[in-house]
Amino acid sequence: MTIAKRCFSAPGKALLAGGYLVLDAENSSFVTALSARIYAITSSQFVDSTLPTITVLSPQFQEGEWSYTFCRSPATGFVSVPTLTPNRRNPFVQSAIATVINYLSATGTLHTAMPSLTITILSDNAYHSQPSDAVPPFNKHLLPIAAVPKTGLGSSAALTTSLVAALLSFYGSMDPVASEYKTILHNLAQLAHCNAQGKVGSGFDVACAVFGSIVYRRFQPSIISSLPSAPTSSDGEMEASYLLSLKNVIDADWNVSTGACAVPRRLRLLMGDVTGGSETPAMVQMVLRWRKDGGDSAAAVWTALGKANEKLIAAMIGLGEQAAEKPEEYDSFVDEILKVSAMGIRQLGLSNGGRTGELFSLVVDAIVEIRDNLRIMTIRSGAQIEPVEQTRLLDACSALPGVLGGVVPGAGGYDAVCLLVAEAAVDAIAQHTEGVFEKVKWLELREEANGVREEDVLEIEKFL
Ligand SMILES: Nc1ncnc2c1ncn2[C@@H]1O[C@H](COP(=O)(O)OP(=O)(O)O)[C@@H](O)[C@H]1O
Ligand SMILES: C[C@@](O)(CCOP(=O)(O)OP(=O)(O)O)CC(=O)O
Repeated sequence: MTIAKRCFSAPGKALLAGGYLVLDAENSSFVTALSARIYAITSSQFVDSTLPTITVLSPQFQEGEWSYTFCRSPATGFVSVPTLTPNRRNPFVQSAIATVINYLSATGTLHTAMPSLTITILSDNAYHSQPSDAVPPFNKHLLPIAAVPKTGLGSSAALTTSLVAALLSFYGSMDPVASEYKTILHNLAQLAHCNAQGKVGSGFDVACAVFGSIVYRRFQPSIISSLPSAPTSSDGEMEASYLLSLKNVIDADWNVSTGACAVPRRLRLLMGDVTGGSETPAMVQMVLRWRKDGGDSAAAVWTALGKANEKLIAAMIGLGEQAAEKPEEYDSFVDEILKVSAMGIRQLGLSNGGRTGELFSLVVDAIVEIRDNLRIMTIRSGAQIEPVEQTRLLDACSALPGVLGGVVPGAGGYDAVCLLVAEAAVDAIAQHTEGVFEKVKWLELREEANGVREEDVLEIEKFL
């Protein structure tokens, strides 16, 4: 019997506000989902086998094939997932499979007769550096995945989320993208992602892959760190206790905030790739050391940055409401901002009166305050969050008509810049290619607020 193919996809991310502060559960961050997605397509022939296999194919990369089998303890239900391709490692794939299968076993929803499954992964070109602009969709690389330079959109989070969704739908017979199952999907993807990374991060990238553009507040790290590691030798007591803890952790209320917050219509996120690259973990270490040792002055900057982040979030939510509720006022203001720079937009907003104008000037102010505080953190912590080269570029961008402002997304550094602009100003912005603009390449990416979703398999497979 052939089982119908299904395809699930999850988006990449840009953390516009909340870098570093989002590591504390009390702070809100604003993370936008991007149009770049990773797709997981399931296909299977039902063969009732005692030794089922899961094969994950990633045909865009050399050696992109990882196979696993299942060994299920009849006594406890614990499932180990030994690899059948021992010379290749993909910790995210292995962790997603082991986490989902054991959760389904722990909840009694894993069928005893398991069919083998093949999952094909496709990732949009924006996730990896491409040799030229004219490559076909889902371009193939001549190297293994780990050797292809990444662009920093959160490929592992999107991969893990789409895989977890595909596995839940296939082996758990649930609709993982239905709102009632999204929290389970989120918790499983966070756990699998943390285990594969070997650390508990803030989880903003996985939350965005699941829920899309959101205001994110994290879970307590102890939710994940308190879970014992999966047993590696067959010890019935440890297996039973692991499964019970796994079920309890996934079904618990993690108390994450994931309220929707998108870029309002007629505005656009413009992402610029800046040749360079930064090491997030090293920067996080420097910032957290400064925060810990920096006493009241560090705390004051941390608090001021948190307030500026909140201000941006509130203004973005407010603008979204204005765009829907006062469309005429909103549209006529957007027409005006096409002619002026960030500071001009601020002035216009204050003098023009009206709630829309006020909100636009708040957005400009908030971005200025965020950048001011990030620059202080840069100097005091020594981590190159907004280095001078990026300051010059962001200042030059903010002086162009139709630009509300720009930030270094996420941990900052030499990776990228992210501008908030009027949609109609994009072409004119891209005309600037000299001086500080020489180093920036504006990406085809845009914000797309959706998180994980099911796709039409035929639409995706036509590119294969
Ligand atoms: N298209 C893909 N196919 C298979 N594995 C992938 C794919 N994209 C990402 N991965 C997995 O995620 C890893 C990259 O994760 P990581 O270094 O954390 O980068 P990122 O910051 O983009 O998440 C890859 O080495 C691979 O294990
Ligand atoms: C510092 C952080 O708060 C944000 C880092 O954001 P990036 O978008 O820079 O992340 P990577 O893709 O992992 O490099 C760390 C965190 O929240 O985990």
